[in-house]
Amino acid sequence: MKKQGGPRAPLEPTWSGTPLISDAMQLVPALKRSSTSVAVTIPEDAASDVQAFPTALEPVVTKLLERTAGSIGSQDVADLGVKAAHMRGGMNIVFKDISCLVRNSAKRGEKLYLLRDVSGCVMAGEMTALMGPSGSGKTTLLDVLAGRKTEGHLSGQVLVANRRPTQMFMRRHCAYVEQFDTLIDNLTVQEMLLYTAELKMKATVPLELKLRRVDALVQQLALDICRHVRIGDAMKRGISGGQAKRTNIGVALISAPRILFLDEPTSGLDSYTSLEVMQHVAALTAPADAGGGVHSGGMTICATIHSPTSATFGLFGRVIILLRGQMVFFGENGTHAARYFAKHFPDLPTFQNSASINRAEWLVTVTTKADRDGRADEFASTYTSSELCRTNSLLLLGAASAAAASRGGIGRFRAPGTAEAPASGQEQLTQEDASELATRNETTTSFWWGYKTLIKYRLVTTLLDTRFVVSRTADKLLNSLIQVTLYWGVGASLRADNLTNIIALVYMWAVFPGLVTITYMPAILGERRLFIRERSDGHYRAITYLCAKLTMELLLAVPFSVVSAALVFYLTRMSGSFAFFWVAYLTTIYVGIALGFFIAAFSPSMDLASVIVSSLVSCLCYSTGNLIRVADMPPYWRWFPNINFLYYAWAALMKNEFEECTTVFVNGHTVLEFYGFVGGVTKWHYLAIEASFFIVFFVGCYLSMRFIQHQRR
Ligand SMILES: Nc1ncnc2c1ncn2[C@@H]1O[C@H](COP(=O)(O)OP(=O)(O)OP(=O)(O)O)[C@@H](O)[C@H]1O
Repeated sequence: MKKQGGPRAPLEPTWSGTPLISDAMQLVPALKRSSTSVAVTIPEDAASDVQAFPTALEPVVTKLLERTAGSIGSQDVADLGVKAAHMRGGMNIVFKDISCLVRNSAKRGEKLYLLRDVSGCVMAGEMTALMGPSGSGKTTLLDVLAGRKTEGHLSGQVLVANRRPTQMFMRRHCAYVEQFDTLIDNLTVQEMLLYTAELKMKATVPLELKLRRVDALVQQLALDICRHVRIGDAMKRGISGGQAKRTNIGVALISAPRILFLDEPTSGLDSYTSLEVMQHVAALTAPADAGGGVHSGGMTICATIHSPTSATFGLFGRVIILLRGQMVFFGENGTHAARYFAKHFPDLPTFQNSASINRAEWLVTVTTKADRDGRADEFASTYTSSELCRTNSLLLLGAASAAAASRGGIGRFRAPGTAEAPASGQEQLTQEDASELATRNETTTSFWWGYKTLIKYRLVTTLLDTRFVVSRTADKLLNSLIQVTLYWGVGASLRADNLTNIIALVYMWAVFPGLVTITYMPAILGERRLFIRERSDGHYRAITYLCAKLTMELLLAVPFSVVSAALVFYLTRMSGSFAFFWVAYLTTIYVGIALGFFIAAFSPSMDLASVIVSSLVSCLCYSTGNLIRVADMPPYWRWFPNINFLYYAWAALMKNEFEECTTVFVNGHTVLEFYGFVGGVTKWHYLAIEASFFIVFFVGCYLSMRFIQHQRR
């Protein structure tokens, strides 16, 4: 894009006929429109901001730049960028005959339908409520629509803008606010939002724009009071539950998704805050402007909700009611539902608008009672044979063909033969919509950007976390202290009767990093829910996360391993090279970290991971070749040291210690001969083989994180 400068220049009125330009005009308040001319200024310093525009706006700005000899101020560019986030249209979701069959965990050998032949739609520019008694299948349906259902056999169709979206589209362009918060406890609210903005918005969007987006969300979600407070966790209190819920919603909204799914967004919030939050969410369904013709419809929102207040319930455009996984009502909010139930079930108490019960509560009460009375099937079959269901099936046809939302169509759409026919010439998918729906890219940003962001936001806060630092360093320092005090100066004498003491010290130095492998597992297991959520939200790839986590551990290991190695090497008066003594120790720590991560990544729980790691490590320690020489092992064990990284660590350190030692040890052998370390294999060879285990465990860990589905939902 060319830089342009100079004085303001009028534009001819003809420009306003160009949709792109008119779009920009509606977005940038600073652009002055008049019936005859427009004055736009573009200072030279704004050109870089212009380049960073979201793709959708690039043509607008290019056109503006081409057509104006003036300038747009940096502030205006920022405004345009922030508002652009709201500009993307929502997309209709149509789901047909959705069934979900799972193994019944309550009865062995039986199967259970969590959803049965559920059909409906969620319209763009509208907020749809998923209601029903607890256990009726609301979350299951939400998961199916969001492409996050991992268990059971699914049948039926879910179309977004009349296409089958890729899983990557659902990750990148849809957001899901889960019932339970998954935030990073040692970040502040502002850092959490900014971190998400960095991962979800394009890397080319300047930090200033991202900050403005965070600011806007902080204001809208009333998070100003806690923006610099750490999120905290159950053990270290931070923000309140309601603030955490709002932060979670902010995280979902930061990148202005096309579709927003919310699972019980108001649980844990007081009625005032619930309404405030839901009003903000509902505002996202509004069209970006009131004019017609431009693709800028509101967001598509679907939320499960239990017992909303009257005001909160009034924000929903449509309501879906489920009973035992079957649809018993799908229609517009308002008086429709009450009329429907009164017409088909005259025995039900009629709804009386009163202070004691609102419409939402009444709906929940009658359907829950029907469920308890075993009338779920009756309600479902009544709905299936009702006029409403027939009308709805026409609505689905129309909603499917109305590919992406247009502001004109949203909320106004009616099925043919009902109140209002769909507009002729349904909106075609734009190129941007089509390519988004077909995207195969898991994330918006590159590996390097994701890696850099993870390090930037999580390294410093992690290093400032005393609990983390103590858990990573105390064991190493304590081990060094024990070795120093127990083996003080032992290496000074290479007499035959002292050699076993030195060998024991070398052995413990070699295997200790293996013994503490378990301490690294919580870094993966403790964050599993966060990792699954962030990966499902398209924040980063598994490899990015793994590399960032390893980097943090590896960086922390360096200074403490130097201190530990120096204390032990010099105070116990070891022989050989100090540099090698330290490097071999650090390498073993690194391999141990990778092993800990690997076991954690494939284990379903911490309990199982602990059992695996402790059994494996004891096996490794026994077969290192010191407690029993390799030559003395039974043949069926003798192969094991070959795949034991601790054997190579010990071998390398033994070579370092005894290479120069010619003292006769047992049966006329030198120490190295006695343990079988002869021939042309140098200490560096042993070290290189040991280091290669890092790659094996790294790859195993990556594959586990990438492919093992631990979350069952
Ligand atoms: N494998 C399974 N075996 C037996 N029952 C199951 C299985 N998986 C899920 N369920 C049941 O399916 C039902 C649907 O669960 P879901 O979480 O979708 O309900 P919900 O309407 O969202 O409930 P809530 O409002 O309490 O969150 C629940 O009753 C749940 O216990």
